[in-house]
Amino acid sequence: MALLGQRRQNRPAKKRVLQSSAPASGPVDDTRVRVERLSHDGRGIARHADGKTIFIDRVLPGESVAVAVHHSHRRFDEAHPRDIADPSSDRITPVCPHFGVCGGCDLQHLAHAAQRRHKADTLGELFARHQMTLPEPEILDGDAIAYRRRARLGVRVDRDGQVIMGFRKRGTDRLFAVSECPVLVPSLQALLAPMKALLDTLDAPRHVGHVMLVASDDGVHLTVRLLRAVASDESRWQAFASVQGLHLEVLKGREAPLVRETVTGSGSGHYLLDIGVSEPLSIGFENGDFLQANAEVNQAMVSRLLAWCGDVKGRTVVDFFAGIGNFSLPLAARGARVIALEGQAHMVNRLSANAARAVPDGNVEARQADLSRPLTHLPDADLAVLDPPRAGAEALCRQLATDGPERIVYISCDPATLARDVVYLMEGGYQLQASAMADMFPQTAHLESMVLLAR
Ligand SMILES: C[S@@+](CC[C@H](N)C(=O)[O-])C[C@H]1O[C@@H](n2cnc3c(N)ncnc32)[C@H](O)[C@@H]1O
Repeated sequence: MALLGQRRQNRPAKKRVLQSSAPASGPVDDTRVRVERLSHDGRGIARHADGKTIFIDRVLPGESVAVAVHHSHRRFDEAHPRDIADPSSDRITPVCPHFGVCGGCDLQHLAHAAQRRHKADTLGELFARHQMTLPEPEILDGDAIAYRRRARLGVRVDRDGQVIMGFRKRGTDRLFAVSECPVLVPSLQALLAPMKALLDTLDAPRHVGHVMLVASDDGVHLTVRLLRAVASDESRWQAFASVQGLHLEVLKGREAPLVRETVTGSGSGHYLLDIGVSEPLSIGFENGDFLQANAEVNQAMVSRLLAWCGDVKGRTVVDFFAGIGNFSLPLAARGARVIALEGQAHMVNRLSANAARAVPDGNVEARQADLSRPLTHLPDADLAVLDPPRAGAEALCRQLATDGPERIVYISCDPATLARDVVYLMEGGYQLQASAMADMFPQTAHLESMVLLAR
């Protein structure tokens, strides 16, 4: 019998598996159930003998599972697996010792190729539910582990005075101590142990709220949130940043506005995008700006966008939800006139500064706009690019359905809201031309997707 939670990557698990990483917290249901399929959030779906649906963590289709129900609802139960017979041939041993406890990853027990298949199928199914046929998605892929370039770790001191630095436990807002995180890029993984050792030496670790790490093309940026400034500890952070070669910022205070201080290095960073011309494009960011979490897959999305858009020279593109210009600037560098709309003033300013520096001949106009409501004036354009947050872009898509340009590229981090919004666009006369599934968050059920629509 094999125990999950031990480190061995990409090896099929042995015959019978005891799920020990999350203790059963509910009444034990001794009847075995057969897992029918995976839900969109990565849980196994099975049925009790009376037909009631059960969602089960960390199981795979075809597996026969004894379950412990931890939450019972009127129409479905939620359960942990107690014992798995006939493990799926797609089952592998999770790469992280925290799998099952950590709220971050939910698919580490599934081979990466099968994760991608599941996500591409999920995308197609969500469209099929709305009677739409999605063109076969192209898979945009990168490394299965060591891909994540940003992380925020909470810090607290427990009742025994022990410092906990970590992520939230699955399904709770409680922190657990993270000793390693294999999905982080190596430069961030390497900082976890020394950062914890530093926290253990501080005079007042309880005044540290969290730490943020971002790995970019100019090194690692560390931001420390200090609820109260303690001079001796600030010196320790500074010495730590110097030894580790980090850019360090501190954010001080309990309530907004927080005081931001650059302690060592630069308060702003940049990442590079290859846009198919000789020089890569440099996109500047600061702490608090939105940054796509996976550099490799982000590059693949930018390249896919440019390929779908074709020759944009002299064309007008509206980039909705533009952030700091991740899509606006490559399009501008290819000769488009870009109108970039974004809700956060600090990112609008950053986008303008990025455009002035990186695309000096470009024609980029960045404006602040609240895109959760219909715009009083939809800019005239040849092409629209949308990359909304998880809530999607319902109001905007209703408006684009009647007054939108010839082509639209919709990039989404929630396929359910994407499918909902595409219904409006198709009712307005658009047709699906191409799709892509971008595996931005391997080892999790989250997926990024892109669709190209044309009138
Ligand atoms: C998924 S991010 C994409 C940013 C950018 N396209 C990129 O690739 O880095 C979504 C962006 O939408 C912005 N946003 C969220 N809600 C908004 C709203 N109601 N109106 C305008 N922008 C909004 C966020 O600030 C964020 O920059």
